[in-house]
Amino acid sequence: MAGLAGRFARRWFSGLLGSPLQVPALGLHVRGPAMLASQKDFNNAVSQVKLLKEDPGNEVKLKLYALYKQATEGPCNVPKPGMLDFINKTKWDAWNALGSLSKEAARQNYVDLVSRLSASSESPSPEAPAADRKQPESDSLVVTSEDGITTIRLNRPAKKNALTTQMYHDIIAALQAASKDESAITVLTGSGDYYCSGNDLTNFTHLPAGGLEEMARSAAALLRDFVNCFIDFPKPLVAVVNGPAVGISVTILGLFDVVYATDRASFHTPFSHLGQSPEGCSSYTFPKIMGSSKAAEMLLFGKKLTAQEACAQGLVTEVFPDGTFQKEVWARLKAYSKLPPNAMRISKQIIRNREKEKLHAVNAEESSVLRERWQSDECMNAIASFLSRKAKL
Ligand SMILES: CCCC/C=C/CC(=O)SCCNC(=O)CCNC(=O)[C@H](O)C(C)(C)COP(=O)(O)OP(=O)(O)OC[C@H]1O[C@@H](n2cnc3c(N)ncnc32)[C@H](O)[C@@H]1OP(=O)(O)O
Repeated sequence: MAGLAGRFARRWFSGLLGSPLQVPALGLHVRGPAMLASQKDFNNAVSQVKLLKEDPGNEVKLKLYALYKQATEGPCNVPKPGMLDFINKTKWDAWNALGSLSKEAARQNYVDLVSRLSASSESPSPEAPAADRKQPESDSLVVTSEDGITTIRLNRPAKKNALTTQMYHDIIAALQAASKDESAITVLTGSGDYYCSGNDLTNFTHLPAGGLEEMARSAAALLRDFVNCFIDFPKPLVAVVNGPAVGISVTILGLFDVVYATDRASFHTPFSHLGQSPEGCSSYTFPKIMGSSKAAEMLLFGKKLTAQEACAQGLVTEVFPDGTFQKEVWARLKAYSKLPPNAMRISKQIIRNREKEKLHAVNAEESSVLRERWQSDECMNAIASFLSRKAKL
């Protein structure tokens, strides 16, 4: 019986990776924001699927199938197969579950998923122990593993832990490694008096040969990859907010499982002041967490929250007195890290998985909007003001 079921499943899922995913060019009409994946990106991803070195598993193949159908045909509008037609019914269910997701967002999600699969099938070891971990390229990020906890520490205290382009890349690499190492919990924290002052505004001054447009394009692609890693992170992810937090370091908190803050912390998203717009999926997570009007006060008007206010609004899990913050938080995390890791992973999956497609679509849209914002006069003027020391938050 097991053999029969195995053969059945193999045939079933090889069908999923069969004809529909191998159609090379579909001549689709491309609409929507310039940032979303192009038809060419999509076609490349379709070809890339065939080159994957590892079988991604049935669940992922089903997701690829559903996204492919949504991207090429739009929302499911074919009759539901009969109860006994197991194969087609499961495929139909997966496609139908994508609801009214636009063709463009589905295409983007497909491209993102294939890119993550390709990256993970190229990574050398599925269980890289801490000692073998590739260390970050610069000292601005320190990654350690101890007592079942992998800690990613922003380490640029003289610049209030502002995030350089290299740091985004290093954090992506650190999260990818942490998702496969032996630790049970992963923590993001900062060195010095700040947690993080957000994007390093001097990132915008390193103009590549393609000028402002190219800078905005590559920053938007980096932002999307960076936020995707938080959306997909499979283990409990904890922010230990050791001081004030600004910009993207605040917005991604909605993608963490637990946020502990010192009572010295504050939470500031001054996007309008900077001629920018929300990222980190905050346009979706913040209204969900705190209600739309509180979210609007933060994201539109840049209202800065104290740690207590952020806790009252659900963005922060618990606030600790600064004097005992480190001791209390780490004692608690060490105790949590002894809990069965698989149970924690699975519970996180149940809590988060049904939101993932939505979060990826939100991330793609926010990145696309920011790509335009970064080329606007409002944004350029705000950055010039900061750099000429005329403006500070
Ligand atoms: C590719 C993905 C892109 C994702 C986009 C994300 C959007 C955001 O994150 S928006 C938020 C951007 N952040 C800011 O606007 C903060 C700017 N910084 C400040 O307003 C102030 O520095 C501060 C309020 C954070 C701290 O003020 P304080 O008086 O205590 O300290 P300073 O003397 O100003 O700072 C010390 C040192 O650090 C430099 N610095 C701090 N933050 C940043 C930053 N975000 N970018 C670049 N540099 C920063 C500051 O210039 C000082 O440097 P010097 O000592 O060399 O003068």
